[in-house]
Amino acid sequence: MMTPRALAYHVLLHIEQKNVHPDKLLRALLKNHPYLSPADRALITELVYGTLRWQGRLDWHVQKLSRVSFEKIKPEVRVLLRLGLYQLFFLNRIPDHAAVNETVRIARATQPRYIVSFVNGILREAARRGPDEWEWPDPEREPGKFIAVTTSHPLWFVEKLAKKFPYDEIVEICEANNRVAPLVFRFHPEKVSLETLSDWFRERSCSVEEGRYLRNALRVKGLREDLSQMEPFVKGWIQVQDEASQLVGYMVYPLAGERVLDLCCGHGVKTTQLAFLMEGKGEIVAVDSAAWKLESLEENARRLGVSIITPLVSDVRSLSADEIGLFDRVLLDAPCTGWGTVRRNPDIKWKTHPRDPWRISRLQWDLLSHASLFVQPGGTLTYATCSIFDEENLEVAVKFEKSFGWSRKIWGGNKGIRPGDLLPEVDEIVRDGYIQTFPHRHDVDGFFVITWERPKGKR
Ligand SMILES: C[S@@+](CC[C@H](N)C(=O)[O-])C[C@H]1O[C@@H](n2cnc3c(N)ncnc32)[C@H](O)[C@@H]1O
Repeated sequence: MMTPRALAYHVLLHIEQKNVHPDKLLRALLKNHPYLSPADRALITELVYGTLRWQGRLDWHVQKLSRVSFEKIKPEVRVLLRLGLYQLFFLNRIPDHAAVNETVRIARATQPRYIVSFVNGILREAARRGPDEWEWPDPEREPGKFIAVTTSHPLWFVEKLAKKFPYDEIVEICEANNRVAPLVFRFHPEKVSLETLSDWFRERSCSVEEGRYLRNALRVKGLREDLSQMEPFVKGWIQVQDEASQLVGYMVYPLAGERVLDLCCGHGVKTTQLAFLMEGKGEIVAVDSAAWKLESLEENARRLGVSIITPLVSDVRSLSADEIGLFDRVLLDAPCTGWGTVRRNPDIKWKTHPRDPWRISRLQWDLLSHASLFVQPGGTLTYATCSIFDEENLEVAVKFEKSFGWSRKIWGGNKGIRPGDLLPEVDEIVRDGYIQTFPHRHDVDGFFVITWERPKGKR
C-alpha cells in the first residue's frame, strides 16, 4: 500500500510530464484508494496543491543547493526535491526529519542509488540552513525577479503585470494568487435556507461566511470530506461556483420563458444557474466540443432537478443559425488562460506560455464573432473569461464593438436594475459597463464579463 506522500509524488510527476488537470487526477486517485483516511486525503491534497503553488520558489532553492544544473535534473528528481522542500519550508506540523526521510524513502523505491544520495544531500542541507543563509535576487537591482522568486511566479508574468500595475500591487496580486481560496457554493434558497446550510457545514467543523456580492453564495473553509457524497450536494441544494463565476449568470440574466444559447458550456455550472434564473421555464441549448463534459452536464442537471437544457456536442464555429435558430440570450464563456483562477489551479502558473494570452485571444475573437450570429434583434450577447489579461478581455471586447457597434448592457439590460440576489457591494466591481474582478481586490476569482444588446432591425 502506497503512503500519502508516495501517492502525492505520483500525482505531481504525472502533472509534470503530461498536461493533466490536478483536480481531475486527484479525484480519480482518491476514488481508487478508498482505504485512505480523511486525514491522509487532506495531506495528499495539501502536498499536491502546495507543491504546485510554491514550485518556482522551491526550484530556486534547488538551484542554490545543487551542483548539477537545474535543467539537467530529471523530472522525477525535481518532483521529489520539490515535495521534500515543500514539507520542510511550508508544513510546520511535519518535523524536518520526517520530511527528509519520507522523501528519501520514495527516492529509494524509485531511483538508482546515486540519485538517492543526491536527494538526501540536498534535503539535509536545506533542513540545516537557517532562514538568513539563503541568497535571494536583489530587490533593488532585479525587482521583477525578486517578486517572481519569492512569490513563486514565472518572471514573464511579473514583467507583464509591470506594464500595467505599480510595484506594490504586483506583489499583492502574486500574494493573493498564493492564498488558498474558500470553497464557494451557489445555493438555491427555494431548496435550503442560508441558516440550515451554514449550520450543516458548521456541524462538520467548517468555517462559514456569507457571500460578499451575492445573497445566494456561501463561502466555506475547512471541509475535509468528499463533497460529492454529502447531503447538500446529493440533494441538489448546492453547486460549487465562485461568486465571480455566478456574476456571469446575472450579466446574462435570462427571464422565464426565454430561448438561451450557452456556448462553451463545459460541465454546465453556468447552464444550470441560468436555468434557475429562468425559474425552469424556457429553453437552453448548451454547446461544447467535449462530449464527456456534456455527459457530466446532464448528470448535474438531473441532480439539480433542471429539465430545460438540450446539450449539443459541436465546435461553436461549425454551428449555423439555420440549424439552431436565434436566441434571446447568448452566452460565450470562452476558453481562456484561466489566470483569474490561479488560487484554485496553481499549475496554470507553470504551463502557460507567455504568448498564450495573445494566441488564445485569436480563438476568442473567432468564437465571439460567430456567437453574434445567434442573437435575436433586441437580444443580448454576453462574453466572459476567467482571465485577468487585457488581450483576452477588454481588447477582444473593444474589437467586437468596433466591428459590430452593439452597445453595452449591465445585468442583461433588464432596465439596468441590479437583480435582487446581488448585494449592493457588487456596484464596486462594475466599471464602464462591464465587470472585472481580481482575487487581490475582491477575494473572488478573476473574471471579465460584458454584455451587449443587438440593435433591433440591424445586424
Ligand atoms: C471556460 S470553459 C467553460 C466553463 C463552463 N461554461 C462552466 O461554467 O462550467 C471553456 C469550454 O470551452 C470548450 N471549448 C473550447 N473550444 C471550443 C470550441 N471551439 N467549440 C466549443 N467548445 C469549445 C471547452 O471544452 C471548455 O469546456
